[in-house]
Amino acid sequence: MSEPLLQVEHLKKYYPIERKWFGKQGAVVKAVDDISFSVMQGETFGLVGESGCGKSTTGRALLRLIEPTGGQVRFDGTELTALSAKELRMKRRDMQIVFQDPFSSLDPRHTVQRILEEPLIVHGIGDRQERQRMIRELTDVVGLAQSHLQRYPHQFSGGQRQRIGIARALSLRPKLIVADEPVSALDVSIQSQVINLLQDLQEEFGLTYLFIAHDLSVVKHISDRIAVMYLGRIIEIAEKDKLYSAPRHPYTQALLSAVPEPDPDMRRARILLQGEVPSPADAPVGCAFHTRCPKVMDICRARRPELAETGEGHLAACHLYPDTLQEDERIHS
Ligand SMILES: Nc1ncnc2c1ncn2[C@@H]1O[C@H](COP(=O)(O)OP(=O)(O)OP(=O)(O)O)[C@@H](O)[C@H]1O
Repeated sequence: MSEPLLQVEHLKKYYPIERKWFGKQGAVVKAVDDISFSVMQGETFGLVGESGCGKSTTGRALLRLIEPTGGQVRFDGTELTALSAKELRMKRRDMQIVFQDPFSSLDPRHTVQRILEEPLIVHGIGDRQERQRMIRELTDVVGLAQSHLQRYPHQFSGGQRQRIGIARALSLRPKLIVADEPVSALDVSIQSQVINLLQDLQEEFGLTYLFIAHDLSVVKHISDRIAVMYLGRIIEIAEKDKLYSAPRHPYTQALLSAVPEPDPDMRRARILLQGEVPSPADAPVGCAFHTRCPKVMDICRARRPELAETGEGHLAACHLYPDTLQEDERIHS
């Protein structure tokens, strides 16, 4: 784990809001609002936050499955945002996505055989015989039986369907997999099986993961580093152990307090956040979290804190840590 495989800089995705009678012209939903992070080769980078904070949009925009509004994405030495559609198609081999709901992402009219063969055909890989061999190998590595190949998606359980989704993502031997809530739709008993499978595959194929989840307990096991998102922005990034043992941002502290902890000595007092997440179409001025923050200060209502180092490799966007103020702001505060 040394070089970044993926570098995301100032990524933005804004959606225009349709103007109603007296609506503000030019109003936008800031689904992803200027976020930056890197994912190292071989790393699992967790991206966590409540529903609607922009996790899926981030995953899709960086792969250019949707077009970003702004920012740069450098993947394996190539600037993705500068590629033509054709160049992007070629690059897609190296970066795949696994979706939350494998049922809606697998064509119900096709057998597993066809689902797994399609990406190979699209990318002109092997002849028919060679593709058959590759598909047999793929079914083995994800723990499906050869007899499953002639069946249709609806004939499988949720966990098995996710194995098919993972096999499809793996078929092109990608370097990066964006796993967008890959276990959220599964029973808890099945979740750990799928997470273990992803870990085994990472080791076997040297994969790098961007692992998206809405709660911190799911990413705890699998991630090396974790970024926490709130209202379209990253508010904290740290190595997993640091994030769990010494969370900096009051929002991360609240999320962590909701994670069930079997060890009574490690249990945290539950921090209940007041109010709802504001709309990304009308984010509060200053720190977007100030309307719900139990530690809110005057400055939080006026100035937005930048994501800055609060310790080695531990970044937080919070005025509790003075380094997050700009140089000139510090002088006057
Ligand atoms: N096509 C779209 N048009 C307008 N707004 C959108 C569109 N897609 C997403 N949004 C809005 O952008 C915000 C971020 O959505 P996104 O799906 O990325 O969040 P998320 O964190 O992945 O949530 P979830 O876990 O519920 O999928 C939400 O407010 C959502 O309503």
